[in-house]
Amino acid sequence: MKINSTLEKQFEEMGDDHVSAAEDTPMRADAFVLSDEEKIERIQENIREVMLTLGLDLDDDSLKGTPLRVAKMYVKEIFGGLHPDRKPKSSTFDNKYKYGEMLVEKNITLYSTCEHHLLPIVGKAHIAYISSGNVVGLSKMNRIVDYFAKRPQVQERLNIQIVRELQRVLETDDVACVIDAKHLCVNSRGIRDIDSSTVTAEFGGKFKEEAVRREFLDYINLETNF
Ligand SMILES: Nc1nc2c(ncn2[C@@H]2O[C@H](COP(=O)(O)OP(=O)(O)OP(=O)(O)O)[C@@H](O)[C@H]2O)c(=O)[nH]1
Ligand SMILES: [Zn+2]
Repeated sequence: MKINSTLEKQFEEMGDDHVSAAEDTPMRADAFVLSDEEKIERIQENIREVMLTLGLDLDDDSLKGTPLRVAKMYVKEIFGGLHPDRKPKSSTFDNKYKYGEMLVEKNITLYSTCEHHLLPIVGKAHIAYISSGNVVGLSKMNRIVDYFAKRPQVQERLNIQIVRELQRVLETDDVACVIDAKHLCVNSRGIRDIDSSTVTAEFGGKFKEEAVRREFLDYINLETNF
């Protein structure tokens, strides 16, 4: 395909900068050839096809705008984090005050989408890090969670992507994240278990040590969050 070969060539030229890691979201080589507007146009047609196949009357006042609404929502909102241009710029500051303890930001609201069913994942992320000299603005942690959540996801990968990005920004391995989330594909269809939620965790650097991990888990006191 023409667009494929063009992008593959670009990647070749980028050389080692484009090395994919196990936790990367699986993407096609031509992922960013179409503009957002072109993607919206194409997805709109596809959603229209789905609705027509289901037998819906797209001349109905309430339904006629749905293909465009869904297409815009996919590209600009719930899957907006697929585009690397939207990755938040995470400014760091010097740890001038020499704060040497763990910093925990808990109960970060997380909305994502399950990549198996395209149904919502709703929950909380809890993040901790120990500064190696850099401090990140608190809201940047919420923004990093939100960016990676705005992709089709499995919770395990989302959890790892958040930790890797913070490790990169903070220049330390000492970062941890726990996610507690409900998957609507489990809660509202299939097995329809409304009460179950899923906990995942990624502990980097010092958080692999029992006492450090324990301190973090005590701060977030998981039981109270749902
Ligand atoms: N490990 C993991 N599994 C997930 C996640 N989100 C959804 N799943 C599971 O992915 C699986 C997909 O399995 P399939 O058997 O192909 O799907 P299905 O026939 O719709 O399965 P049921 O949900 O059991 O009806 C399901 O068991 C989901 O619960 C996630 O974040 N992590
Ligand atoms: Zn699912």
